[in-house]
Amino acid sequence: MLRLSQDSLERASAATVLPGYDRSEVTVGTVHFGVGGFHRAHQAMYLDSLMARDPHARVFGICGVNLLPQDRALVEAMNRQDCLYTVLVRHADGSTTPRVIGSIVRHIFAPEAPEAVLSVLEDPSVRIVTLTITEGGYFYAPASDTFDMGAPALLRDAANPLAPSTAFGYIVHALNRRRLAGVPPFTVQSCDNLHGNGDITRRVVLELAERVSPQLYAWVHSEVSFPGSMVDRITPRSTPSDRAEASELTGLVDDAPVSTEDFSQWVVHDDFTSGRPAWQDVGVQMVADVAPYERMKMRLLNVGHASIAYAGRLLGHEFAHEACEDPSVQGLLVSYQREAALTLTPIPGTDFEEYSASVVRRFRNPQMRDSVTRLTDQSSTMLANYTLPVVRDLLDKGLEATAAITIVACWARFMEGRDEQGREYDVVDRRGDELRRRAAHHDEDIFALVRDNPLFDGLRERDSFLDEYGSILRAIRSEGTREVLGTPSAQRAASSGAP
Ligand SMILES: NC(=O)c1ccc[n+]([C@@H]2O[C@H](COP(=O)([O-])OP(=O)(O)OC[C@H]3O[C@@H](n4cnc5c(N)ncnc54)[C@H](O)[C@@H]3O)[C@@H](O)[C@H]2O)c1
Ligand SMILES: O=P(O)(O)OC[C@@H](O)[C@@H](O)[C@H](O)[C@H](O)CO
Repeated sequence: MLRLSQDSLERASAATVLPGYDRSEVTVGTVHFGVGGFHRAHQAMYLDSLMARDPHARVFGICGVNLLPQDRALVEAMNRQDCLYTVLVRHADGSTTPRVIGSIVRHIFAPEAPEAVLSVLEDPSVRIVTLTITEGGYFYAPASDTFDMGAPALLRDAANPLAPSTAFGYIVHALNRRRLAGVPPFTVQSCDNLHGNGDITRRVVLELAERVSPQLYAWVHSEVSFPGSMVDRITPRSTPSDRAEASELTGLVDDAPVSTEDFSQWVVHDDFTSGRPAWQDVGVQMVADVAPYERMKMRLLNVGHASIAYAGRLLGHEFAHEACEDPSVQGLLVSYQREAALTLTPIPGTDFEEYSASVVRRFRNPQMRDSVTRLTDQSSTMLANYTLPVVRDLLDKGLEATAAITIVACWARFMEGRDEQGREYDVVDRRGDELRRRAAHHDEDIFALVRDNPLFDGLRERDSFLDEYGSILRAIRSEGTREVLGTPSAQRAASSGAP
């Protein structure tokens, strides 16, 4: 079978949706850091659609940049295929559409070619730099709203203009080169799931710029825009069976396919001082304030994922849709969504109840085969960024927080590293060793994970949190997760003592 490439595209099966434009006309105008599954299923797909209908969009072709050693294989696979890849769009009716995306035209593995990355970023034709480097990539601590500017990678990058290692090192030194050369800056847009992603990106770039020079700081402060965005499209990790399926459906070997749902949403703050593609023509919502959309999505969907992930893992479910079909787990999800909806800012034309129901439907799509482990990996970052802020907000507002606290208690039990059948699993988390050590003391201290833990700043001193957390976690450990998820909170509170 032929490999997917520019030359073999004409041999793709009739069922394959192909780029609807001449790729030789596409030039680089966007640099994206952290090309993974999501970027390729979301932003690159929107651009692919736009390029097909609007020749002006073809100057915004994407140059992908990956920074981490584990990304080498993907970059090599993409380059073997002229940066083409298949998106397998999973419809709820059970069918799958294979679509080849052509909007990425160059892909660089940065550790081997830092100068190449800097020279693309310096090129005046690059007008937008986008990021999906995961929430952990921002050196950001939400509880204290601060950045770890003492992180060795950032300290190194501040002093190393020729070979940075972080996305922010590249961005700051490239902006400096542009400033010194009299070239206007590019816009920097985060597409990661972080509440206030634009502002967080602006702050970390400014902090690093300040360490490079006061002149750079002043220039970035006055000239560079950092639009925030709410991004949404559930994109599971690719598996060998996706590769086999992509090849079967397209008739071409593809080592880098992406599997995703047919739903997609992108809400973007319209603040691009250096120009942008006409995103609005392909369904992107360009708005003046993304915060209410971000909050809705993170609180109802991402924390919703957390609600099914930890409980699902404890109950032995492998995939998100299986966990979501489990009535007790779905009960937790729905109760949680009702609590969280009360913390949201109204969005004209959006009904949070309908939105919540659509999230449940999306989670239940059996075609997606989204692994529970994708949702539990790096759970301490998710907890800090998404879940604990909801708990704090509910308690601050005097609202019921039982379901939200139940998610936190399920997470604490999950950290013990063993499901309810006694099967052990790996906890993949940058703070995993410390958190597992703490969770190992739950027998003698039900607050072992919370006590003196900065992750729980603003909660670990509050009786309203501790009483409920302690009683739910005790019950999960003694009676079992399913039993607790099926027990009305008032009953449980009455039968438990304070810590
Ligand atoms: N997968 C989804 O359903 C989805 C949906 C919406 C938003 N997102 C956002 O996109 C991010 C990436 O998701 P994905 O599915 O593409 O994951 P992925 O694992 O396929 O890709 C993540 C990319 O980020 C890079 N990365 C990770 N840590 C980094 C760091 N510290 N510095 C620089 N690069 C780093 C990886 O090397 C990889 O290139 C998520 O963390 C989330 O914020 C994902
Ligand atoms: O990617 P994370 O770790 O921020 O969160 C896990 C999932 O909730 C997330 O990837 C969703 O699938 C996505 O946000 C849907 O748009």
